[in-house]
Amino acid sequence: MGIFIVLEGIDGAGKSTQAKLLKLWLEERGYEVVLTKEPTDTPFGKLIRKLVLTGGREGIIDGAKISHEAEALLFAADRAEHVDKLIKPALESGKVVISDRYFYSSLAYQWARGLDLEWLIDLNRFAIRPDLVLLLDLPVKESMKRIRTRSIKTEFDKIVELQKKVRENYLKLAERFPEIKIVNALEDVDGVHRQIVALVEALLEK
Ligand SMILES: Nc1ncnc2c1ncn2[C@@H]1O[C@H](COP(=O)(O)OP(=O)(O)OP(=O)(O)O)[C@@H](O)[C@H]1O
Ligand SMILES: Cc1cn([C@H]2C[C@H](O)[C@@H](COP(=O)(O)O)O2)c(=O)[nH]c1=O
Repeated sequence: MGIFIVLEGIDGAGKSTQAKLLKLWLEERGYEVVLTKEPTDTPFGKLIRKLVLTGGREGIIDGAKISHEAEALLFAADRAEHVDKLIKPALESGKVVISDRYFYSSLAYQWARGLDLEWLIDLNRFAIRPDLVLLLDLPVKESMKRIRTRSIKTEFDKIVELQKKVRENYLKLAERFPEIKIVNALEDVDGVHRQIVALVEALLEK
């Protein structure tokens, strides 16, 4: 069996930057790595971008065209395909899978939207548990500085409020799911990478 690593965190925490660096680091050490993300690029992922993440980041505040329950079900459907078609086969062939977001995103974000956490956990019970979840944690103010240009001004306050709830939720989830390890994402890119490498080395030595 391969190794399954997930990166999580609020928008703009640095997940995709670190996912790419981790992939290179592992490849230099001879591992075969599949880098993937959620929402995926499959038809379900495209549907999510059309119905949920409408109009870019600002769309997920008020612009969702469907209920939050339907939204959670779509993310779960996308994930079911992701697990079945990509994650499981890659792990079975001994590869390292790095996923930029996974079911913890549904727990943190859809819970922040007012859905019941236990319902969300049940809905995602099919999703195989990763070996390691790297939670890139940083204050919302800092993440907003990093991605400020992406959102329109009128939605900015609402986005900040949502992201604050999401950050709190992630930290609560870290107390419940032992595979979640907190990384201080306030450090510069190299500093964050070094923290991640230390956690991955500990996993590889197990
Ligand atoms: N440690 C860091 N310090 C400062 N800037 C950073 C750091 N890491 C990433 N960035 C910059 O912050 C921005 C967001 O980074 P990135 O796209 O990796 O985040 P993300 O968590 O994948 O975002 P999203 O969830 O919104 O897709 C990019 O412009 C990136 O270059
Ligand atoms: C998987 C997943 C994602 N989301 C949210 C989180 C982000 O705001 C967007 C995805 O944007 P990215 O730039 O591609 O990271 O979708 C969510 O609410 N629930 C989920 O399960």
